[in-house]
Amino acid sequence: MTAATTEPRVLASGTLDGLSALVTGAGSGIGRAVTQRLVQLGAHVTGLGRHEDSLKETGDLLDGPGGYDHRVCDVRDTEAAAAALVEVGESRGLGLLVNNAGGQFFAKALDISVNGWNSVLDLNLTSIFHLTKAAHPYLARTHGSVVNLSLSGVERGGMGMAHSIAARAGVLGLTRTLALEWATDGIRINCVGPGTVLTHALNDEASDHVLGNLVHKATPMQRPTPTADVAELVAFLASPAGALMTGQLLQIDGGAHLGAGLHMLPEAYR
Ligand SMILES: CCCCCCCCCCC/C=C/C(=O)SCCNC(=O)CCNC(=O)[C@H](O)C(C)(C)COP(=O)(O)OP(=O)(O)OC[C@H]1O[C@@H](n2cnc3c(N)ncnc32)[C@H](O)[C@@H]1OP(=O)(O)O
Ligand SMILES: NC(=O)C1=CN([C@@H]2O[C@H](COP(=O)(O)OP(=O)(O)OC[C@H]3O[C@@H](n4cnc5c(N)ncnc54)[C@H](OP(=O)(O)O)[C@@H]3O)[C@@H](O)[C@H]2O)C=CC1
Repeated sequence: MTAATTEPRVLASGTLDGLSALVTGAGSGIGRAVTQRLVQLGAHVTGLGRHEDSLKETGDLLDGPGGYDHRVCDVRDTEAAAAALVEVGESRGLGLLVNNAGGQFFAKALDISVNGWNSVLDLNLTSIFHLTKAAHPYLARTHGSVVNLSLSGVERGGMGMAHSIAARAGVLGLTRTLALEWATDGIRINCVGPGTVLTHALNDEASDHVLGNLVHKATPMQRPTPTADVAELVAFLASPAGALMTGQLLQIDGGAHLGAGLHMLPEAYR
């Protein structure tokens, strides 16, 4: 197994001083880690999610010079989510939108109903389009950016994830299109594609065998992606160091997209 880096933090304190950010799905996993890192670097984050208790818990865990507040909201309710964003934009401006809320159930394409398809497309594609569009006027004022949480191997496919991969491929197309359309407004937009991240949500879905053995097999660097690594990359993209990066898919996955990522292994679904 390759050596794990224990300290992925490379950005200097104060790097994001004064940045106003909105992070969807801030109450757990990657969204919580991103929120923690942005606040450590000086940003003020508004976290969105459906459950007040987990959003509050994120707030309790924060340490750093930035600020945090939260709004309870389902991003699939596109009007409510846009209204929450506008409230943030009008009150303190907006320099970063992190579209992180997402997920799916794992099922073969033949077992996905119309309603199942629509649920996953609404969550992982449609909500992102509407929220990002609502952010445009505020991001144009700050020359801000958008980071969309995608998936390692999104350009290759994945078993049991026809709905989710289709949605995220759509987000990649949207990302590249908006990178072109909004470049002259000074707005950047990128995708980050993590490999397997051992969050509670994935632990609930996949067996101990899958997570304990197959992640290593599926990943050339033989280890999962820590949430802190994803958070540092998001912060980098939001920082002045990322000022010329737009329309990118950055896969942070130990090379999983080059080999057989976990969601490309048939044995993961047995
Ligand atoms: C099992 C093997 C696992 C191997 C894993 C390898 C993969 C590794 C790579 C992983 C990369 C990605 C990781 C992650 O994303 S981690 C986060 C994981 N957690 C989640 O994704 C949870 C998020 N899910 C949800 O929020 C909801 O499930 C969702 C929004 C997707 C749907 O919510 P909704 O409230 O709309 O759902 P309903 O219950 O109303 O159902 C809507 C329709 O969907 C059908 N459905 C639901 N579950 C299934 C299922 N398991 N199989 C088939 N169909 C399903 C449901 O029946 C409804 O349709 P109908 O009305 O027609 O019945
Ligand atoms: N874990 C992994 O291996 C990988 C994950 N990803 C993607 O990264 C993102 C984060 O994943 P991860 O942290 O693991 O997942 P989690 O399930 O831990 O986090 C998802 C967060 O999104 C929130 N959320 C879900 N649905 C909605 C909704 N409709 N409206 C508002 N908030 C919502 C959840 O909070 P609440 O339930 O309170 O609303 C939760 O806090 C997802 O898009 C995921 O698909 C990509 C690659 C790999």
